[in-house]
Amino acid sequence: MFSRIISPRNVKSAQGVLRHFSLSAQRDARVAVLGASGGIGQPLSLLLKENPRVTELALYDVVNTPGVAADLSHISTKAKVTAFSGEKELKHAVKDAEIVLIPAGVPRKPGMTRDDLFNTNAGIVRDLAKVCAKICPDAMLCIITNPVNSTVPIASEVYKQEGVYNHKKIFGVTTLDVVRSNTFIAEAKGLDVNQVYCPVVGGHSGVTIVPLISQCTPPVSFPAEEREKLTRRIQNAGTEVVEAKAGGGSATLSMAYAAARFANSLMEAMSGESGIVECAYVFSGDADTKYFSTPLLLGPNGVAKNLGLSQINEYEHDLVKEAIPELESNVQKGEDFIHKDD
Ligand SMILES: NC(=O)C1=CN([C@@H]2O[C@H](COP(=O)(O)OP(=O)(O)OC[C@H]3O[C@@H](n4cnc5c(N)ncnc54)[C@H](O)[C@@H]3O)[C@@H](O)[C@H]2O)C=CC1
Ligand SMILES: O=C([O-])CC(=O)C(=O)O
Repeated sequence: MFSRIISPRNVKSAQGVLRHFSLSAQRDARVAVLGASGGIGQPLSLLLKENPRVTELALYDVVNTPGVAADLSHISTKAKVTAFSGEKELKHAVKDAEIVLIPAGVPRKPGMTRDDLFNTNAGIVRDLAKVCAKICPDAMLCIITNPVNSTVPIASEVYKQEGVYNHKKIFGVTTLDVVRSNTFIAEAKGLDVNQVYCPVVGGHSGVTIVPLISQCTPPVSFPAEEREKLTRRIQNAGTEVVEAKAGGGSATLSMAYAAARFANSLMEAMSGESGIVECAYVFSGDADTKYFSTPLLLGPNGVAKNLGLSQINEYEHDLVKEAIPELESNVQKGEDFIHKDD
């Protein structure tokens, strides 16, 4: 994994999200959002409703979807919005979905880690994944719900149990880490943020978030102390928002933006556009980093090629080393949750 190459030519999609309305290779897409009434779900659904590639937008939650859907349905864009509430309607929500985005579950409050959400969110993701595996096994499954490091292995084990597992189509959405890195680097260097792309690898919590500043486009460098400060800020950016919201939840608007961008990149790749690259947390197959976020070349069937880490410097190598034990334990915890009754 450490030696695979990512070419800067492949970072096309990573630069600026709302480029996404260039419709060179238009293909209609049916998208479902599970957890659509929440802090992320609502603005994410708004951004999807605005995306001309989306023809059908199914909103599912345990509460409030009729109101959210009625509201969105008055917007004069193409997507047909439908509402589904409660467990019994879930199968109807995901029927025919090609992309399923999951922001269902509880967010952090100050003082909590993402892993503290496991007890509530693991079961939510397991149950949603079970229905998706049965009803829309070929859809791209994009998991936003924390702890992402564990919820992606949970969904993967469910798909294995149902006999429909395809690791190329199950993603932990880590786009927000890239969005933040691009923003913070652009601010620090006085660059146009639309021209900045910094891949972020590893996982999606604390030390498992590893920005690869040495691979930034355009190239940037920082004195060691500044680089360390910037890296730790990127790793703790979620907590920065949790603390600023002071009990009101975690990042919602920036997350909606990030997920809308990731979904748009998937839609572009599904349309046959080439050179679409996004970082996401996926099954990597490596022994020490079984699930790992890396730049991925996306294609019509999900991950076309895992581009790996490419050349990383010694500082980044140490960060990856620091990430691995926590990732391993997060992955194990997720897998154990599904197999506890085996
Ligand atoms: N991957 C990432 O980068 C990020 C992940 N998150 C995570 O996203 C999740 C959602 O965050 P928010 O939207 O702020 O929370 P929220 O509490 O505002 O919304 C969650 C929504 O999920 C719904 N829900 C709960 N159980 C459900 C079920 N079984 N089926 C369907 N819907 C269900 C709730 O009714 C609610 O509408 C959290 O776990 C949070 O930690 C948040 C920010 C970034
Ligand atoms: O920090 C949180 O709990 C939400 C999240 O994942 C993020 O903002 O990156």
